[in-house]
Amino acid sequence: MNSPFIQNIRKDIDDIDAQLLELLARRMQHAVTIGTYKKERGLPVVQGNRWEAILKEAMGQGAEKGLDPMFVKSIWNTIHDESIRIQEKIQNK
Ligand SMILES: C=C(O[C@@H]1C=C(C(=O)O)C=C[C@H]1O)C(=O)O
Repeated sequence: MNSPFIQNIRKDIDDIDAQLLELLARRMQHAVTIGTYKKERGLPVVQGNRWEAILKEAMGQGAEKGLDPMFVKSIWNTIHDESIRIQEKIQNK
């Protein structure tokens, strides 16, 4: 299980995971910024139309890259849930 072949692939997987974490952290920083903006102006956290457009786009783009749309939907909904959780925490401060 420790052949150079597998080691190589695992190195790439580790790099990809690090990039995913970096991007998720960046995305959630935007949730903090936009959540603060919304709180200051009394705007609702959840924006259904915007979210539906993001999800549709991601599922379509994912399918073009060979990803199962249900897999993409599940990940994106988890990301949205966290974005909402962060913004609601700001609302309730
Ligand atoms: C970030 C926003 O707030 C919510 C979270 C979204 C997201 O994480 O992509 C999108 C729409 C909203 O439901 C926004 O309004 O753009």
